[in-house]
Amino acid sequence: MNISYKSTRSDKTITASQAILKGISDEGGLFVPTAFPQIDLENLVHKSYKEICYSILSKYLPEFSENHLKDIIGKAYDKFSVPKVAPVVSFGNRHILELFHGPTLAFKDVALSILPYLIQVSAKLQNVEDKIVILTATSGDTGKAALEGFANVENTKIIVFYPSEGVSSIQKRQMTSQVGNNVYVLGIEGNFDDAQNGVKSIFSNKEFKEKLKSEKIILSSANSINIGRLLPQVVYYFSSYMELVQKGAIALNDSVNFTVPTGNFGDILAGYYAKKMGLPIHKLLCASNSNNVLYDFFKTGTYNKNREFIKTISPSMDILISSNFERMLYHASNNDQELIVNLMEELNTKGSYTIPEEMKSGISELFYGSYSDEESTKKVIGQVYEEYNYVLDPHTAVAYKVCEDYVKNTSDERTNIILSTASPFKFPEAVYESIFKNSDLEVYELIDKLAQKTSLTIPEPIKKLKDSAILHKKVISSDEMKEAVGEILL
Ligand SMILES: Cc1ncc(COP(=O)(O)O)c(C=O)c1O
Ligand SMILES: N[C@@H](CCOP(=O)(O)O)C(=O)O
Repeated sequence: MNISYKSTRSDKTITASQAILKGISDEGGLFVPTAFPQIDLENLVHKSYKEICYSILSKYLPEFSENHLKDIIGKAYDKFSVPKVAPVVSFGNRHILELFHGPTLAFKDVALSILPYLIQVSAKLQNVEDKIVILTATSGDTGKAALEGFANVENTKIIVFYPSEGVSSIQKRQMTSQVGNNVYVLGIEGNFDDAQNGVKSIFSNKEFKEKLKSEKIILSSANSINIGRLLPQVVYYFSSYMELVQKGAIALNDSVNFTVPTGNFGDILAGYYAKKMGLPIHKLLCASNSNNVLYDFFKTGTYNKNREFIKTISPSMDILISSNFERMLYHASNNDQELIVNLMEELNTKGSYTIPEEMKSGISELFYGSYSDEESTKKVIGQVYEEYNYVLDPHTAVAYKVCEDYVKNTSDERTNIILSTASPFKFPEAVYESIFKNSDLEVYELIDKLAQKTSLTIPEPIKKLKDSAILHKKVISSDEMKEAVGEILL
């Protein structure tokens, strides 16, 4: 099966390398694979993370040679602090898939350690010699992971936009202290949705892109709107399942549930792709924080972003426009691109849309949506520490709470795997307060105290932050994003 890619909003098919380089289609749609390769589960049971990664990516990236791909995968995952890359930690009857052992301590590293190589090889395959500029919107984690991945990568520049008052103090420090001769980090006065809208509108500005092209510059994306960002995330659904098979916690072909702390809907969409490739997933539990637009959608079939944007202790999930939802709707509607164009137009103009009833019932068979408010999230962090001596970050705690509620409220006794998407050390204030109550210590003293009291080791990237110089101080209005890109590039 030779997989190609098409936009959710048009007919034209393109290759994997073209889709990865473009990031987003000209008419604003997102690229999706035209088919889902089937995976022989038995073949994966005893494979390492890197081997599983190769088995999956090679099917989606037919133009990449075996040597290229194996080399890229090797280099990407050698940067992780644990050989398993994404280990599963089990306590009680819960299984936590730890995705935060990469260089910037969030699950984004799994894909962003590999994306720069995918983009470079794609450029070679397409004979592109232009400078590649990566535009990134972030609510805290993608930005740093992308900066780390693209810093000093030849023939690229990376520009990151983050909500200047909408990320944790550690996330901000991670980004604003980034070193590299090709990196630009700009705070914006606004929230993540403003940053993401700004980036998308730059991508769809034909005139601006032509001007850049005349200067031999092309734009691409490090967000999960880029299919090259999404595909490596499919791998850990398979690897975690196989780890549980190896440990004897489940038998091969048993069905399981995954709970995914969700914002832009990229991570959970990767789970949907894993299901389509044959991984026996019964339910994907979509866990939101108080920005519970997706919970409301799963309940009613109406997606409505017209509501207050709430700043929470899980800031990376403070998102009201979940970009990847478009991909899920496309697949769930049997590839009905006209419907998608109409729904996205309604989202743009009215801020809401409603899907047809039969589509809603299809989606509800696989997805279960729920949310955790601030109080419940803090309580769960405290309880899990007390009961299991395990420290959850606030995003993972949202998922944990949703999974607990699901188990309580249904008769489903299947094994549950909870995706743990960030290290608690990225959110020390919220985590410390949830477990040990208030402290007026400054953040690095708080980190020391959190480590002492929980006997956790402070991760190296956090230790280094304290003495890092702040190199990027500029904050702009979200209306000035295109001008800022122009100033940097032209
Ligand atoms: C720590 C963390 N958890 C969860 C999410 C939500 O993931 P997604 O945007 O793929 O839904 C994010 C941001 O993407 C994140 O940074
Ligand atoms: N939570 C993300 C938001 C962007 O999501 P992405 O997966 O589309 O890059 C972040 O931390 O920036």
